[in-house]
Amino acid sequence: MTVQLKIGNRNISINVIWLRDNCRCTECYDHQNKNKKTTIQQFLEKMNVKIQDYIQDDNNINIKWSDGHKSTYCTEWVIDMWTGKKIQIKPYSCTGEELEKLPAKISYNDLTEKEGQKKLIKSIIKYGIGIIKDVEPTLEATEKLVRFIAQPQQTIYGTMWTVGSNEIHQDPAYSNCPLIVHNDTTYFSESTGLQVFHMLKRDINGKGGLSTTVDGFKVAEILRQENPLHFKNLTEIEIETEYMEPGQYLKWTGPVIKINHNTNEITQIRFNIYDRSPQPSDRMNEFYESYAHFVEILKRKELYWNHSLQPGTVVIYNNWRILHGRTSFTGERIFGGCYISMSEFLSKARVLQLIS
Ligand SMILES: C[N+](C)(C)CCCC[C@H](N)C(=O)O
Ligand SMILES: O=C(O)CCC(=O)C(=O)O
Repeated sequence: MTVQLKIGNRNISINVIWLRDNCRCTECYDHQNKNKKTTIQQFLEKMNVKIQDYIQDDNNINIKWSDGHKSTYCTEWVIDMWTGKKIQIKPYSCTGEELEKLPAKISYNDLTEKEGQKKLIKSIIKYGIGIIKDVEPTLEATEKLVRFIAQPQQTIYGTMWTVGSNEIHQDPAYSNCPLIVHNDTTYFSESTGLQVFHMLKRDINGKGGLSTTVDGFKVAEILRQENPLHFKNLTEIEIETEYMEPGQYLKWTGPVIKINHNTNEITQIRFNIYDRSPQPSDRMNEFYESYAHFVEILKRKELYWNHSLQPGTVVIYNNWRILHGRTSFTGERIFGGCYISMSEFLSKARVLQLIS
């Protein structure tokens, strides 16, 4: 059942139950706490409700329902909600060269102001990376900076962490071996959202230790173009990832490429070649064939931005998108940083009215 609303010279059909479900009168909606008010019974009764009388004037729609309830809606609000009109920043998928050139590079001082925060957050949403320069090379200064965006996320690795000093976890990240580009914490029920890296100490005679980065959205798009079936398989086949160390056993299952099934947009990449568990899926052949294609794309040099993390420059990656790794290295190499949860990061972006 739909009702036709007129707005300018457009006619829009709106689902009647949805309209009643979103009545904003004080009986149906708590304006202070911003949540719907209902009982199970009231909700179920709404499923059968019909429109008895309906008047649309310049700004409002007034409805009398078959159960006697009356609603008044602001027409523009109804249209915006029903058509899903949103403020958004569309991700732009980057080659290696673009990853180097396009992300915002702002100074620590800029970040203390709203405009600077907006510039950084926009860049992270659009390109998956944001860079802050002129930062004191300490963990404390790094934490202060992070708090302009959101609070650091506490995980099994700590809240603010350092890698390369005496803090040890049973993971190759804490060694000096090379790491294939990957996303972190794929074994969490919500993978950590942002990853903050700041090189604190580097032996000037040390060799290697370059940071390698690839835009996972770009890899997925190339895959979609080259073989839509491989892409589809990686959005459907659930694979298990895990992390174990004394006192910890984390596991989660999900596809390598997550898409929004309403819009087909890519929302998250969960690629970590190391942390896959042996748990087989019932579509193992299709999985390997498609995953190998994804891995083969990762051999392409034009997708890489290789850089060396420097004291004074903080790099922030969207861990749901950017794959990061490193080359092997010698000499002391201590970097600090933290994670930020995606929920909190996006909340900040909404508060700053960058997205809705
Ligand atoms: C060192 N640091 C805390 C940044 C990350 C450690 C996580 C390593 C793990 N293999 C993963 O990819 O999730
Ligand atoms: O050593 C590096 O540069 C990166 C290590 C890494 O991949 C990680 O900590 O997740």
